[in-house]
Amino acid sequence: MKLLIVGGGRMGEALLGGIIAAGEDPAQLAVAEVSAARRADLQTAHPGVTVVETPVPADGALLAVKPGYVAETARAAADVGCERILSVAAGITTSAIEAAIGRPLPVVRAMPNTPALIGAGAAAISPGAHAGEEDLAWATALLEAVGVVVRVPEASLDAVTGLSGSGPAYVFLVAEAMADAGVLAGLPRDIAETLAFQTLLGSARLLTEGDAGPAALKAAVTSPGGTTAAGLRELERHSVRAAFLDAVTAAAERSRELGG
Ligand SMILES: NC(=O)C1=CN([C@@H]2O[C@H](COP(=O)(O)OP(=O)(O)OC[C@H]3O[C@@H](n4cnc5c(N)ncnc54)[C@H](O)[C@@H]3O)[C@@H](O)[C@H]2O)C=CC1
Ligand SMILES: O=C(O)[C@@H]1CCC=N1
Repeated sequence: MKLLIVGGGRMGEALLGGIIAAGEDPAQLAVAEVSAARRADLQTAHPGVTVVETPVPADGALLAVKPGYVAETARAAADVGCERILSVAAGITTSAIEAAIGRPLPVVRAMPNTPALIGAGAAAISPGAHAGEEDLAWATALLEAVGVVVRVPEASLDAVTGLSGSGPAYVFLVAEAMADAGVLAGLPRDIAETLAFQTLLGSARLLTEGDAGPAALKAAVTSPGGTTAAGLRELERHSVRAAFLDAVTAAAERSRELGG
């Protein structure tokens, strides 16, 4: 078995689905999940994957359980012979995981996000004390199968969590709000949703595929004395920019708290 995913919840399944979609053989993948109902769902959704209640040996284990269960599941994965650990839990440090395992096993900590499900994830990784270049390359390859991966010092992972780990939820809130605004302006809901969601997708592609940054792209939409300037004035008047600064700061702070 190449990879054991411990915790088949929202993030564990997003990574599982993304890794299979990227071409990994399901027979090389196992998921350990304590909930019988979740196990049944996972088995139906991902035929060929070994779905079990408790960890089985694998080259590496990816921990996708809630932060409070990371120590016990790291120990359990190490005890059955998993040779490396990749944790995606918010806040839990590599040193806490190493202490739980109690012997020098390579540990890598990552913060991915749910767009991994469609190969459009954004993840950052940091090595623990016993993780070398090979272990980072292993974690990078796993996460690159489902999106982009950057390396950061471990102290930056709380900021990453606040920005890109939690970030999809901020964007979904914006998507909901834009569609609602279209309905308020008189559009049928299905048309408002199509236009709002495609506007987000197209804008994200301009940001990631072109050379212009957000300020230049914004300026190109904003005609002098026109409609966009009137709309942007309202967003600034409602402190949307400050709200994002506060949201990312609060989420990063919460990540720090989760780490104790
Ligand atoms: N949901 C997200 O967007 C992201 C989540 N994360 C991290 O991923 C982790 C999981 O989060 P979610 O998937 O949202 O939570 P979740 O609650 O959807 O999934 C956790 C799963 O782990 C299972 N579980 C609990 N104890 C277990 C054990 N001992 N052995 C096997 N399975 C066990 C639960 O039954 C559940 O299905 C968290 O640590 C979170 O910080 C990281 C990045 C993004
Ligand atoms: O909300 C959370 O705690 C997790 C971590 C990043 C995204 N979801």
